[in-house]
Amino acid sequence: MFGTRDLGIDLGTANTLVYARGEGVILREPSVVAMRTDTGNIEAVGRSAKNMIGRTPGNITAIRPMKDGVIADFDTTATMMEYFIGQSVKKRSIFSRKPNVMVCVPSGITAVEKRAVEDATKQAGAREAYTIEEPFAAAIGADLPVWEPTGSMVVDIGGGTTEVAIISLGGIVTSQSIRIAGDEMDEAIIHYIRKTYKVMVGERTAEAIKLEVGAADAPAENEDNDTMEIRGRDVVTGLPKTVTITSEEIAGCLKDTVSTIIDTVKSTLEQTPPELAADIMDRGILLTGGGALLQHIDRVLSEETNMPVLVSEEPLDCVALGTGRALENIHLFRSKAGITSRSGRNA
Ligand SMILES: Nc1ncnc2c1ncn2[C@@H]1O[C@H](COP(=O)(O)OP(=O)(O)OP(=O)(O)O)[C@@H](O)[C@H]1O
Repeated sequence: MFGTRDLGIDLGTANTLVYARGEGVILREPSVVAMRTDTGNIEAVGRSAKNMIGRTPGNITAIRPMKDGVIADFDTTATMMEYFIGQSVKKRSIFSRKPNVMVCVPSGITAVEKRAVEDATKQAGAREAYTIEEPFAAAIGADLPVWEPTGSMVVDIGGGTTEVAIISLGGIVTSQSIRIAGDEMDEAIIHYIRKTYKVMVGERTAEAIKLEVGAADAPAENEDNDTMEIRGRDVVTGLPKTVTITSEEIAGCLKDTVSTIIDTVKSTLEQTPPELAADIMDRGILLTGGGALLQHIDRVLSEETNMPVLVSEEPLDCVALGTGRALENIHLFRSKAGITSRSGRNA
């Protein structure tokens, strides 16, 4: 029933990754579509569309169709997925069948939101659409012992959502999903630079600042306070202006977002049965998602929870890897961890 072209998709707010059965992660593209406003035609999808954000002429708009981990624009999401599936499926034969596709969804998603993902997946060309909860996929991707009677804790900080989950015996024991993650950090940076320097920067620049000098905590005495020169538009004169910002400043402006994430981890730990909490104390909390790469996030989380914190090996690939592995072992997963399917034939 399952063939070599079946795909696992991490349909993220910031990035979409595709895992092909037997091959691993074969596509990593930003979840962005550039469209002509007059004709509705697609101009670009993925990386080339992301490069257009904030730089489009009046008749082209660059859209991020996913927001806060869920579909904000159904048709554009389906078009984007169709493009990515088309890129991923090897056209070995014109008679070959459509792929089965497993897509990960945030654990806090509503039934309506989940249904939209399944429908978009089928509209994009899937034979059968499955969904798997994101933190469970992340745990599989990070090789955590998800089937054992032992507690594993995953904190997945993405673009739109942060997912915190405790997993044991093939299921999610307790989880929390908040719609606060990398995008909020970018917004906080935009806000800070406008307020402090009276300079406007776009979301792409804000993200670049976060990647280069962003940190969850101010540098310690023995660490460098990195600096970065940034260009934006002076809100008073309207002219381009260059300012230099430091890692310490960015750590300050990311404080609220980081605190919200830490509070969510703490409150999930409070809801964790004591035996599982003891397991997590021994083995530590696993950080995944692009936000896990924020400098010092592991240190701050560890200090605040008194738990060991580890960053997964490939934080950006972890969910896609787990989604693909779940699809390869669908017989093990069928009734577990909120995996549901909708057959294209019943649609
Ligand atoms: N080195 C880094 N430091 C800080 N943040 C980073 C770094 N690299 C990537 N990110 C951020 O990680 C986020 C993307 O992560 P990821 O691809 O895991 O999210 P996603 O799966 O698309 O989103 P979601 O899971 O919310 O739907 C973006 O906000 C990006 O700016």
